[in-house]
Amino acid sequence: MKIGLIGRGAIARYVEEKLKAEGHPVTAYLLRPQRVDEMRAAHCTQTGDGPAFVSSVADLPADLDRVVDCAGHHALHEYGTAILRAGFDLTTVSLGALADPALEEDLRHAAIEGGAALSLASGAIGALDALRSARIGELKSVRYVGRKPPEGWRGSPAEDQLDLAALTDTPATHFAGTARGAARAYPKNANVAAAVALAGIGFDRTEAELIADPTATANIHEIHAEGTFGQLEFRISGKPLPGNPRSSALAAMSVVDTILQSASPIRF
Ligand SMILES: NC(=O)C1=CN([C@@H]2O[C@H](COP(=O)(O)OP(=O)(O)OC[C@H]3O[C@@H](n4cnc5c(N)ncnc54)[C@H](OP(=O)(O)O)[C@@H]3O)[C@@H](O)[C@H]2O)C=CC1
Ligand SMILES: O=C([O-])CC(=O)C(=O)O
Repeated sequence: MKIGLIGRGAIARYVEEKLKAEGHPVTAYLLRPQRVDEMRAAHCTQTGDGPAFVSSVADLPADLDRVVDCAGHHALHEYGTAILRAGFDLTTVSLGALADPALEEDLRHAAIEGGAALSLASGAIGALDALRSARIGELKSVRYVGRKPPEGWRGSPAEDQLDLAALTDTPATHFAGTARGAARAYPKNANVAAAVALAGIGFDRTEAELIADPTATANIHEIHAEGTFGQLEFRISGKPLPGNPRSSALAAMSVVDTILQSASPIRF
């Protein structure tokens, strides 16, 4: 496979390394213009046979098998529709961006127009397969609870409500509402709420609660669901990714798995 990556942050670097080990080196990077020159200077060989570093979808090499977004909501907004319309399959971990109904609609149309597909990595949570199956019957309620150490909420609206540094022993809820509200207000922290919503009963019926917990030593995600299938309780205690305490390692692993599954003759 020839893979194009958007962004080169903590998740992207993990994905790049694992794909290389699996024999699928990243052959193109879509980056902000100011990053392109830095990367070309650092990585391009004299013979010019290194990866392509570009800042527009039009400049991506035509022979890519898949483009992978590990750069967040803004990047999916900026490049997603053009990538799909150009006929590239796209994998994203920025699921919360789909809480914007206009973007979801645009991506759907672009994929149809380009004969391409947008695949959603499961990210830092699990049990989405069970939720997807359960909604075929009737899902009555789905509740998501996200709990991270205070450091994991830096740069989010939690900082407007709480003095994160002063939290020492008592957990504090800084968001309670719908998954749509969480995903839109916390673009770097509540993609998991979006994943639960997309797999289950949608952004407006899925309840979400976000908690800064000084007693937590990991990123903890819970799902509580009920339906005609029965009852589901899921809890994961995920280690953060080196390089970004906000993002769980499993999120990066799920991106690699989604890419490898897309090329596998026997698939989940
Ligand atoms: N589904 C899930 O469970 C999870 C999803 N996520 C999502 O993944 C995103 C990335 O996470 P992570 O790697 O940890 O974050 P980082 O902050 O480490 O990296 C983000 C990268 O994206 C790049 N970037 C941002 N906007 C653009 C743009 N418009 N064009 C090109 N590059 C861009 C940044 O580049 P620059 O340095 O130039 O700013 C940076 O390289 C998060 O923002 C979040 O939305 C994260 C964790 C879990
Ligand atoms: O990585 C995590 O634990 C969850 C996260 O940031 C997100 O949902 O955006």
